Amino acid sequence: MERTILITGVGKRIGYALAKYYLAQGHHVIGTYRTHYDSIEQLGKLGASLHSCDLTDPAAIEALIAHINQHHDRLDTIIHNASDWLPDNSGLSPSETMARMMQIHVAAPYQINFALGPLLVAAAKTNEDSIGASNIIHITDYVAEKGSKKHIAYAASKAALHNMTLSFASLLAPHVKVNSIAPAMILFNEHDDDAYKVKALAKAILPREAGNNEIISLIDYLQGSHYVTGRSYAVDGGRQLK
Ligand SMILES: NC(=O)C1=CN([C@@H]2O[C@H](COP(=O)(O)OP(=O)(O)OC[C@H]3O[C@@H](n4cnc5c(N)ncnc54)[C@H](OP(=O)(O)O)[C@@H]3O)[C@@H](O)[C@H]2O)C=CC1
Ligand SMILES: Nc1nc2c(c(=O)[nH]1)N=C([C@H](O)[C@@H](O)CO)CN2
Repeated sequence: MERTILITGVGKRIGYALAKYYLAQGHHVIGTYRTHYDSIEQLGKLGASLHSCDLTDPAAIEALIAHINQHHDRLDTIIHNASDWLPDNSGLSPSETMARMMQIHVAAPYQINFALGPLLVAAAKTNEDSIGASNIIHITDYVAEKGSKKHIAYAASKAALHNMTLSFASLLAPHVKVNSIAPAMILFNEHDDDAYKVKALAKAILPREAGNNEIISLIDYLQGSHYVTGRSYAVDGGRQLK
């Protein structure tokens, strides 16, 4: 059955991989982006509905919501993927750093979940005998549980995002399942040097760069499940056992 899936931050890396995967599966993807890369052109050619939306701008989020409400009568899944891994020493003031992290990782998903919740419920009601409940998936981070010396605001905002998983799961049950995925070390960044890579890999008991498919497979599982809500799924190579 064709699903309509909203994914934030589809311009690169995990968000781009998710968008391409779901388009290839025949689903309808609504994607948001901040920077217009060639990847956005490619996703458009593959049939995605694409919206420029800087998640630090509540008015841009309102416009996105209004457009989706106007043009879609159902929504099966929201994947909150967009994120800014801002270190505490970026040069922004502490209050700007925290405000930015809380806006992108907490306020934006909060605004979107409330506004598009009715579309998720509407989709679930038409599905009751087939794929069942709709889904909200919050992509958090391993550091939501562990903390991070260099990304304190980022880690706190991802912890708050997981807390919203609990609240929205209660609020929207039984029509919408709400879960977190808490990854670590899925993809290195281009600028990561060998020393960084060795140190990062050594944090896990499965010391490897996991890759996009780990996230895609878990999202497939969560969408297909009839009985999982309000939980966090770690995809972290067993870091807690180190
Ligand atoms: N990669 C990893 O190993 C890990 C990833 N994660 C989480 O997984 C998810 C995907 O990770 P990854 O693909 O690496 O993330 P990236 O940082 O590479 O990409 C995130 C996306 O979010 C977008 N974005 C950033 N800021 C904003 C903003 N203000 N408004 C709108 N969009 C914005 C980016 O757009 P733009 O190109 O314009 O910056 C980009 O498309 C994230 O939630 C991340 O925190 C967690 C742990 C490990
Ligand atoms: N939005 C992002 N969040 C995170 C990223 C990233 O590139 N963008 N990267 C990481 C690291 O890969 C980390 O898991 C290992 O160094 C964490 N979060």
